[in-house]
Amino acid sequence: MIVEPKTATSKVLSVSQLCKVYGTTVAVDGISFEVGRNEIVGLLGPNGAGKTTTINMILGVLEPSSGSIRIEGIDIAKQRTQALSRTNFAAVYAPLPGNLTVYQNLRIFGLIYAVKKLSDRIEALLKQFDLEAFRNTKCGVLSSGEQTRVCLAKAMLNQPHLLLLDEPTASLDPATARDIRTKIREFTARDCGGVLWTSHNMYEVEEVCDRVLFLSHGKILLEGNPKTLPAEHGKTSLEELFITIAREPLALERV
Ligand SMILES: Nc1ncnc2c1ncn2[C@@H]1O[C@H](COP(=O)(O)OP(=O)(O)OP(=O)(O)O)[C@@H](O)[C@H]1O
Repeated sequence: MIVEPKTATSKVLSVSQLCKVYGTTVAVDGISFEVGRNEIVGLLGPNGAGKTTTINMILGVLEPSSGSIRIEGIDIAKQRTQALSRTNFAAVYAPLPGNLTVYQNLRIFGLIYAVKKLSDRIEALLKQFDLEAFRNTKCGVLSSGEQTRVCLAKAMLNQPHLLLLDEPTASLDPATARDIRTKIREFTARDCGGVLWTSHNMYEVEEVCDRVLFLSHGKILLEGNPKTLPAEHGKTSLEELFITIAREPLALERV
């Protein structure tokens, strides 16, 4: 009997001793972490800490210098297509082609992902992300908030079990950002997926993430519940803790 990897592990993502080196720059320095089912994990850290490099390795866009990445137990170095078919991604710096309509974009990505019953899936996503009125609008003329909703709809097309979100609410107004957070929360509550979320907005991280990882100079310095972690390290807020780590990572060891 074939055991579906989905049922064989409670982790949607397992990263072990992951490294990425560029010449003399160690962008990611031996990090290990997991993302569980129905869990939202925040990947935090100052500019240049290694967040995007980590995400790009998990997406298979960058090859690790060493270490391993498993998605639902499947090693992406060995069974890349199978592992990545369970993953999707949204980021403000990766907008969809602006000369195609919302519908055309969803259709093309759906074909690339080989989504079954694609027309039905697109209709459901247009409804879920309040995009029905924009189905024939070119993505390039949509507002930032509308484009983010299309990017998220695209990211949900293949019903991913691992969703990577790189600053999904950057440049959104507070009401739209809250709406997006609610939709991501619904995704983790309803389906069997997990989310790796990067953001520089500590208020948002505290509200949405079940667990956070603090990266600094390519290493994980801290890990824990964003609501309790600041007090554990003598800080009053996640933002204060973030600033301490960004400015003076070694100071934490003295707390
Ligand atoms: N292609 C590359 N060649 C050389 N160095 C690189 C390359 N890509 C990233 N780096 C370096 O690796 C480090 C980590 O970069 P990365 O983009 O992962 O950081 P980040 O945490 O995502 O930062 P930000 O919050 O600014 O987006 C940085 O020092 C960066 O300069």
